[in-house]
Amino acid sequence: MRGGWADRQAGRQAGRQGQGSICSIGQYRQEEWLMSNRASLFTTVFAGDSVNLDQDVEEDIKSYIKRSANRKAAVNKNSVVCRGQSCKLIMKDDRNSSQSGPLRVAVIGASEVGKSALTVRYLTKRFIGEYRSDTDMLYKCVLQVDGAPQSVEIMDTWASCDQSSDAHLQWAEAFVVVYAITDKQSYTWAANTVQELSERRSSASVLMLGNKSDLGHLREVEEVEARTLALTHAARFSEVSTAESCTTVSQVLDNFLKEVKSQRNGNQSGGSPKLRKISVTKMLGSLIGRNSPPPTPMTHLIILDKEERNKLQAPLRRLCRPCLRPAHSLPCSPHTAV
Ligand SMILES: Nc1nc2c(ncn2[C@@H]2O[C@H](COP(=O)(O)OP(=O)(O)OP(=O)(O)O)[C@@H](O)[C@H]2O)c(=O)[nH]1
Repeated sequence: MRGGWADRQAGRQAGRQGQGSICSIGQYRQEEWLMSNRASLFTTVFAGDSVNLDQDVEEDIKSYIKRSANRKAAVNKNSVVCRGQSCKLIMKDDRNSSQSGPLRVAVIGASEVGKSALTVRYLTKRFIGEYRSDTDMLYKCVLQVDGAPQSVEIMDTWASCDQSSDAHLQWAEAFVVVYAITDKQSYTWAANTVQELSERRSSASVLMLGNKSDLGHLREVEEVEARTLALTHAARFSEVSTAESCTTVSQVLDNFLKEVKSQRNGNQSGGSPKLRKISVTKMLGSLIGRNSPPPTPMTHLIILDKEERNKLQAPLRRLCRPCLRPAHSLPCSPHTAV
């Protein structure tokens, strides 16, 4: 198994000292990314066509920010020109204005733990055994969350994609950290990642999922150990079998999205940040589905056009509209892939 996220972070950080975390931005269009420098956090939104950021441009932006004695002025001016390309700067405090956008959830975990199976199970209610897995997949959809339609983006990440994990960390506001109960190493990976998230993204919502619970006879990770670890880091926890139970997967993820949404709303209305201590009773109640709403069906899939998809690091998985199976792994002829 490859090293954990934390290891990869350390490697990358050593490799680009002083560059901040902006290096992935060029691959995205009209997307918001956090750019960290010593003084502050900025959200950089690129207007118009995509900007291929290289290190020089990154330095241009940094020095522009540095030169701006009055950062408010920079915000009011609302733009900065970097090598002829126009970028829009928004101060950290203005980030709430972008919080009406989609809920962004990254599904992360070691290889072969069932991230793709889980994501597709949740979105389509189907279990599909084998997936092409050589890239991240981004699903954009509208789901019923807490009784109302909510735009949601779910990134099914590719465990081996070393280049993108820092980007995932910045991109998502919520994380589903998956391990397989039959694979101790995948649990170690997940445990390190949950710890790292609690340090680097303490306001993010985290759900730790032990998948493949149908393989109890091959169990290598005790439920109580994982549950305790999750509690320590104020993460939600559940064991599921993506293969066997669609209902459990739906309930757990529905409840999680509901919490993510209410946390966002709480933050927007000036509420207190996420509580680090949670009620075990409440958590258990939500996990066993008491008072939880029935699973909510996917209502709509938004497909990016080819050009936009090429600009995303994570292309949308193509789904066959009539049966909602991923078209690349199951060509549903005569259905037409959308
Ligand atoms: N028994 C069992 N097998 C599962 C379950 N979920 C997924 N699998 C199987 O586990 C294997 C890996 O599933 P994937 O969804 O491709 O795993 P992944 O984490 O996306 O893998 P990468 O793309 O390599 O990161 C596949 O053979 C799935 O059929 C489950 O709940 N139970």
